[in-house]
Amino acid sequence: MLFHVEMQVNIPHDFPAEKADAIKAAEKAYAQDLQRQGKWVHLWRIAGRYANVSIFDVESVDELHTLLSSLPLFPFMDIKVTPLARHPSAI
Ligand SMILES: O=C(O)C[C@H]1C=CC(=O)O1
Repeated sequence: MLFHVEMQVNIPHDFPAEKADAIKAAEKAYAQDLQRQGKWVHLWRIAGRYANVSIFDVESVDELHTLLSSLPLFPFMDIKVTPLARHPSAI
């Protein structure tokens, strides 16, 4: 199952920089592991925002929720999920 996921990151300005850097490093390792597994198939920065557009390929909505809620940055994210169906004109 394919999902379009938009993640907006909102780290409070008064959050300690060292803690933020550690969370971002953990997030990068987690994201790259999921990409190597083929579950996080696209990851694009939205220009001008601390946000991304991603495509996930997972077995179920429950699996997607587990992956997203395990993101180290999850407590600082607003996430919008859109399920994708095959377009009839796609080749
Ligand atoms: O930077 C982001 O968009 C947030 C998050 C998603 C992957 C990653 O490494 O960080």
